[in-house]
Amino acid sequence: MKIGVIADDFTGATDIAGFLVAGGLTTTQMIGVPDADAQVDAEAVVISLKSRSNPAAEAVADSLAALDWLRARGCAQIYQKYCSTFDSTAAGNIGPVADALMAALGTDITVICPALPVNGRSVYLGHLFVGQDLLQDSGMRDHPITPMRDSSLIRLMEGQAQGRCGLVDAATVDQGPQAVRDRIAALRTDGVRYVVLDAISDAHLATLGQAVADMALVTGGSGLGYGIARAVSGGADAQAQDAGAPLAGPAVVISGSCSVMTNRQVAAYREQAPTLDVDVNRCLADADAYGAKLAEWVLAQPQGRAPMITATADPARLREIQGQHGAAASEAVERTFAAAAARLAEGGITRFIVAGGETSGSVTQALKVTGFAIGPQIAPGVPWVRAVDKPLSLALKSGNFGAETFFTDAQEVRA
Ligand SMILES: Nc1ncnc2c1ncn2[C@@H]1O[C@H](COP(=O)(O)OP(=O)(O)O)[C@@H](O)[C@H]1O
Ligand SMILES: O=C(O)[C@@H](O)C(=O)COP(=O)(O)O
Repeated sequence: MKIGVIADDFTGATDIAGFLVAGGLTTTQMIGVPDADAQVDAEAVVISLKSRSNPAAEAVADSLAALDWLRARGCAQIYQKYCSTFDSTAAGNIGPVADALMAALGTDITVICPALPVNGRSVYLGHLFVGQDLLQDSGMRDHPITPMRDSSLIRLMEGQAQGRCGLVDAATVDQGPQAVRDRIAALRTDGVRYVVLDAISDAHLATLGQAVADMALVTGGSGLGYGIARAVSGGADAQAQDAGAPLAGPAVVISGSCSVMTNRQVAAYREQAPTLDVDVNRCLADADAYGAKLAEWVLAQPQGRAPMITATADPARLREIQGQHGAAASEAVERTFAAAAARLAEGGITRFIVAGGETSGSVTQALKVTGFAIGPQIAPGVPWVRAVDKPLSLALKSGNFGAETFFTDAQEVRA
């Protein structure tokens, strides 16, 4: 196996899996750490964890278990996948996980590269931008679980991890892969452990992919994954994606993301399809019973556009809810969607279109899927995926990905 990815959430995992396929590597996505005897025949394996917002010790333990599984299969490179907006808790999970993976792999240097220019995430002089805004001025300021209020990757990393962080700037990346390798080597000699990589274009990602393809451990978003896949596959054409193509059959939209883009997507879609707004108080009162009620409503809707159940809230509404109930509200919403999803699968829904990383994790776990074949991309970073062991197709949309028409776009991709 050429690349083993340890992804800290489910949308992030499908995101990088889609880009590895597009970069020419056969790829399988696994849900959680597979059993010791699980057989996978692919050049890249992506293990989906739900560790982004867990206490750091749990995130470390889950990531090390994933590492053991991948190393037992002779994986040449380990890829720690986190969000292109560097989502992490105040105490930080990205740093502690990177440190634990470095120790286990016996390496003293890694790279930090969340950039994904095709979706507006660029890194310049070590600062992360979302579109034209610094991360700290973007909608990520108001994320329900991991609000991001600093844009300096160097400061964020040094705050979370065990050593010094350096930079390969865009001017160096422009000089090509060898210049990048030389700069990383010089920083290492100076005792730097983590090297932020500037990238503001796909050309930068291609250079960086070539430069770091031989490192034991790399960390980043899906953009660097694409660059590495292109480098190690020799730029082969993307594999056929038939195994992951969406099934036919009834669909549902489940939206639990409160991102700026998801708010727009939900507003657009509610004009076109039956929509039910989730009542957070009822989630808190009895998530299982309320989830079953939501599923009943979905199953009672006429054929046509997929019905939508949504908890998506704008920042003002979210502040109000969190002021009243704290973090319990988000967990209750996730449990409600999980209960609804299990009931919907029993009721014959075959296609689940889910918005939100944590939300996608809860829904996928409730559907008890063990792995996915990767299908065609609906939008950059959001492929359809098909369960390997059940007749279910899922589109797991990262909070801020996709066009305003994403929910209809997904339904228009044909099997
Ligand atoms: N109305 C709401 N009130 C409180 N929490 C909510 C509400 N709607 C969604 N959430 C929670 O917000 C979190 C959104 O995170 P996530 O699903 O990862 O979305 P994103 O991909 O945008 O980060 C989830 O835990 C979800 O349950
Ligand atoms: O890198 C990204 O932006 C995504 O792959 C990702 O991790 C998204 O997380 P959510 O926005 O929480 O869905």
